[in-house]
Amino acid sequence: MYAKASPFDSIRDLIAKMPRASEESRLAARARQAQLTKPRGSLGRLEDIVAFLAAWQGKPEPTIDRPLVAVFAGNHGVTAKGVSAYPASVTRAMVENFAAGGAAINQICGAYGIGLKVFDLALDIPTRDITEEPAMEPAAAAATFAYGMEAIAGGVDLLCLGEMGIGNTTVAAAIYHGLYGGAPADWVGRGAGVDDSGFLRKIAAVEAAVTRHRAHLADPLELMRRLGGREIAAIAGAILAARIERVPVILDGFVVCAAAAILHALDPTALDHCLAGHVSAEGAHRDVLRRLGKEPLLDLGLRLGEGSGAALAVAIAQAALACHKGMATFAEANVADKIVE
Ligand SMILES: Cc1cc2ncn([C@H]3O[C@H](COP(=O)(O)O)[C@@H](O)[C@H]3O)c2cc1C
Ligand SMILES: O=C(O)c1cccnc1
Repeated sequence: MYAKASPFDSIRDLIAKMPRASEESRLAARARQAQLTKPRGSLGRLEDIVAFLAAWQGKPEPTIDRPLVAVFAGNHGVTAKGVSAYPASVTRAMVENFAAGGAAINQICGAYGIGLKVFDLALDIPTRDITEEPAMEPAAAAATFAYGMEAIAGGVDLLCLGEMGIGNTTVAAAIYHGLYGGAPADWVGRGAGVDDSGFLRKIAAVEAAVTRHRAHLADPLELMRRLGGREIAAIAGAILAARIERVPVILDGFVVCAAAAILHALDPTALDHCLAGHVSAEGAHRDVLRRLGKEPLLDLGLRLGEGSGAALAVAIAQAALACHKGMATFAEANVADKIVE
């Protein structure tokens, strides 16, 4: 099918070789849960989270010693179509704000002891306007994907993905429309708060982009390089790198899930090592999560991005793990276990 060598071949090779979860570690975590001083299953999804972490880290006693939020920032040519309430210059300004510690994500990471790394992706050179041209050349898209794989360099045991890029809710909507069909308006929300006329321009841009590239959207990686942005490609790379190194991932909102959706379209098992941190208030996110087979941990009305919803979910995972590690067993506490007839 892909007779000619393509810059995406190595990505496809990695996907074909993705490791699976350790069922042994999952079962060991479940066995301990059954002995802890609580009614069976009473910690609900907290128990599922620990079993998930155990399975993917491949250890019955998983850790969250080095959680990280990786924020990828990119600029988008489609902003020329008036699709955002804010100018593209805000992307760089926010990257500087992240460095100075002034953004929402800095405070959430600080509150929970999560590391934060920001990767800016050639902000002075926006990707091309997707309504007119492919966003990126194939080789550049593959290189950006590979760069995203650096997110886990240096040791991370729980990876949260975030993004910053004025215009990127338009790009994400185009990706969803390209992948899932429907009407352009089904995928478009207000993003950072665009007004009514901007909202109509956004729908028109999503429609124009998918119409222009329609003949080339069957391959998800080709779709990514035509309709995507650099932060989308890099986030997809980071998710795949985490899979290869067996690092569990927490996805963020509408934009991060567009990168996840590319991998999911390539292989429906590619997100098995990912949790959905939250459901964003950006309208279509709930439908996207359903398509990805993910139940969000939080529903807080967030519509920010930056990895904020993913980072908030780390607190839940930390508490889940504290219960798993710190609780006494029935035997230790001399509490009578369930009576089995
Ligand atoms: C000050 C500010 C901080 C942000 N932090 C995240 N976003 C979010 O809003 C942008 C997407 O919305 P749109 O597609 O409507 O431009 C992205 O940068 C996203 O991360 C922000 C947006 C702004 C304005
Ligand atoms: O959910 C998101 O990712 C989101 C929503 C609005 C603006 N930027 C990002």
